[in-house]
Amino acid sequence: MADPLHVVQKKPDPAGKEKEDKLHENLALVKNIFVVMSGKGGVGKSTVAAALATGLALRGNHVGLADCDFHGPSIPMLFGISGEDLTTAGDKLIPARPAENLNLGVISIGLLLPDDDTPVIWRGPAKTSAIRQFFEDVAWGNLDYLIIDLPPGTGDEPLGIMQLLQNLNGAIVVTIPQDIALTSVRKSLTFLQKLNVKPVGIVSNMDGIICPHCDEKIILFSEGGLAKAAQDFHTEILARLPMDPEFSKAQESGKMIEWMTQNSEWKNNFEKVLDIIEKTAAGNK
Ligand SMILES: Nc1ncnc2c1ncn2[C@@H]1O[C@H](COP(=O)(O)OP(=O)(O)OP(=O)(O)O)[C@@H](O)[C@H]1O
Repeated sequence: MADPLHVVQKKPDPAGKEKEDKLHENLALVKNIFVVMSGKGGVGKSTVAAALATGLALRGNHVGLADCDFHGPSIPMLFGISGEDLTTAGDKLIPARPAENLNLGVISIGLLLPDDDTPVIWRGPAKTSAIRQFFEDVAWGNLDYLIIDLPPGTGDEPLGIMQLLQNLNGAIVVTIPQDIALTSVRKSLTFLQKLNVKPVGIVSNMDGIICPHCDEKIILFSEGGLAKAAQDFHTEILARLPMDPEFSKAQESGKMIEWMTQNSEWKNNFEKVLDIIEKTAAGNK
């Protein structure tokens, strides 16, 4: 049977070498690159990518966050930023800074659209070229971490982005703990295996909800196979993060940074993801 990822094995096009060099030159001072992916949409991938970038920056790292999710660029809303926060230096775009005292720079397709109602209707090649510009024409500079919020799924778009980037340190797979989402988790892990990218682990988001009256955890979805999927692919469940209506409110009002500085079960459980990312980065040195 034909390998659906056969494109991965294609020989490099010598004519494209110059372009590749320009891209890798621009990312030369980026020490670690991690991608955040999900098999299904709406499970909290952008939430986890934004929390990861913020948490690492709050730990004193220089961090870049590239929101490559064309169809749901929600990152600007989480930080309360808009296109007006972008500046340029020469022919390079400077990432938006959601907080002056934090070394965090953000680029999103949502910052480049004229308004929130405008959908991205570009076809594949236009999207690929826009994504290339995210890495080639943005002044990322000296970064400890570049976090990439991939489009959902395992199709052409995430594949194209991962092929552009060399030396990825690893990927985090975000899911909800529901058997219906399990197939897509296994697909994501197979996708990473084929691309030779290390699965740092699985983050189970919306994993129960804490009752505001009695503090009991209410299980929302039936889950059986997530632990087995982690075991089969030699990875682990990094964190189980509850659904929290307060978090949802914080995101809608652009308060991601404030959220990550306060105590909550979500944020406290997320610390382990930050620990493992820092450990993986240190191990890659
Ligand atoms: N743990 C949580 N508690 C409460 N709300 C959450 C939680 N995680 C995510 N959300 C909310 O769920 C919605 C979807 O989250 P998010 O945009 O991060 O998902 P996504 O997987 O990136 O979606 P897409 O496929 O559209 O890119 C958002 O409105 C977000 O605020």
